[in-house]
Amino acid sequence: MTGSILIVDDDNAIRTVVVQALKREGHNVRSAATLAEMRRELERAVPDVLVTDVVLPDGNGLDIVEPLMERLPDLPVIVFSARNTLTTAVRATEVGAFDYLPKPFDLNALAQAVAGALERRRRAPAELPDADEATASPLIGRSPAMQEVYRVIARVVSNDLTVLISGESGTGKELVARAIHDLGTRRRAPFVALNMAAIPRELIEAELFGHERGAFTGAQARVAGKFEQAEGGTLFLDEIGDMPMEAQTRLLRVLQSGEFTTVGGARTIRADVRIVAATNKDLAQLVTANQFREDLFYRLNVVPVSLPSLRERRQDIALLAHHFLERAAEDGLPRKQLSDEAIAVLESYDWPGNVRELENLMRRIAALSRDSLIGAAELRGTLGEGGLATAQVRDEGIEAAIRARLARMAIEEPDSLTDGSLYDRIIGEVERPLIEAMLEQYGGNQLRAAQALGINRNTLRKRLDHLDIKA
Ligand SMILES: Nc1ncnc2c1ncn2[C@@H]1O[C@H](COP(=O)(O)OP(=O)(O)OP(=O)(O)O)[C@@H](O)[C@H]1O
Repeated sequence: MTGSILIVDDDNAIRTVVVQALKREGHNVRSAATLAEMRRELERAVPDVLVTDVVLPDGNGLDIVEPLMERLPDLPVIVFSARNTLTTAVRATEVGAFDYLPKPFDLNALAQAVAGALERRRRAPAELPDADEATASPLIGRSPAMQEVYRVIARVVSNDLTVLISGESGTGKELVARAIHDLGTRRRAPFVALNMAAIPRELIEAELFGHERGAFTGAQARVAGKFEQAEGGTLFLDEIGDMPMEAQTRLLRVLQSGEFTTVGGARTIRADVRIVAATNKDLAQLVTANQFREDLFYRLNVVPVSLPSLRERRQDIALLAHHFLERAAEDGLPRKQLSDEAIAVLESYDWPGNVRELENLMRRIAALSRDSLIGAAELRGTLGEGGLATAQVRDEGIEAAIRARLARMAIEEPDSLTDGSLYDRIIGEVERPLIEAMLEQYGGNQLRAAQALGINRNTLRKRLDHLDIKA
């Protein structure tokens, strides 16, 4: 299908290329370089599709789209922008744009968007949420992979379609689920999360659907489940791949009928809840292995969002690192900066724990580093390292190293300070650097190291074997 297209962009090169490409597709194309020119062209003749940039010399393209939509509700507008943030993508959708393309874009993607716009030319635009509260961008990243994520989010905030987010641990699945809720029409109602991997399997159904008094041993009162708590809002089902089969069957029934029954009760309750599910497993593979219901998979996978691992979007690492250092400073930790070499170290690391690992590292650095400019050597010493660092024990002494370790645990794994494992962990971590430091001090002489430590030489040998220290 071909039609008349108006292209607005102040960049001559882009405008020329886009005009040529769309003419090749058989469209009738006009162009404008400013808002004023766009208005003049629109007065002359209303096109079938308007394609506009956001930042124009005499104003913001989005500001004109909103009033335009009121006047010409059937005109599909495609917005493209180099301001590749979630906020721009969502705002473009909110003001009524038909599609949003982050710059730089592929000409095929534009041709496809134009074809889609022409096809849906006569459809009324969907009802959209207010623009006022949707300005903060919770997700950081400008890589093409993240822009694709923003596009999908922008498409689902104004409807109730079920979303399935997949991605490795720490890639931001919960953050995306929250963004969909916070930017969407249900944002004034609750966002309720349940992690299937974090609760005993036999309690999952009661957690989801609630239970009546006496439904099982220990059920002393009626308890509302997550479906009821999320009424009118969003229910985030994390690690959905770990959901037991029976709970899967019940969930499927809710998705089909919009109703559920509490555990141990005849009570049927209507569920007005949007479902966003997440998984770090390959759900399709679980379906093949008969561990996940195929029909439920299709019910959940209406809009798939695939989050890239951090090593697949290395160009975002510096941006994220600065963001986390800034956040740490806002939380009262000392303000730190990274040297160019330090950023290069971060960019070459593989980040098995993804954004969460980067966030933890930046907080640790902010809390513990003595310099305000972090260098590459310091980062290398900290990356991927879990326990007490030998170098730190040697440089600062055991007491300072233990205090630093405790501070780090308080930030990264606060439970470990109270779960009864502390003595064994810290002693285990201290023993290695302690023995290594003593051996180093006495030039590898085990007898003198053992004397300094005040232990028998045979005990030292056993510990060396146990800790696999080559002496
Ligand atoms: N794009 C991003 N911008 C800013 N912060 C992010 C981004 N992605 C993740 N984070 C931060 O990283 C941490 C981990 O994110 P989140 O909990 O959403 O990951 P997840 O994929 O749900 O992890 P898991 O599978 O382990 O539950 C959070 O503190 C989150 O705020």
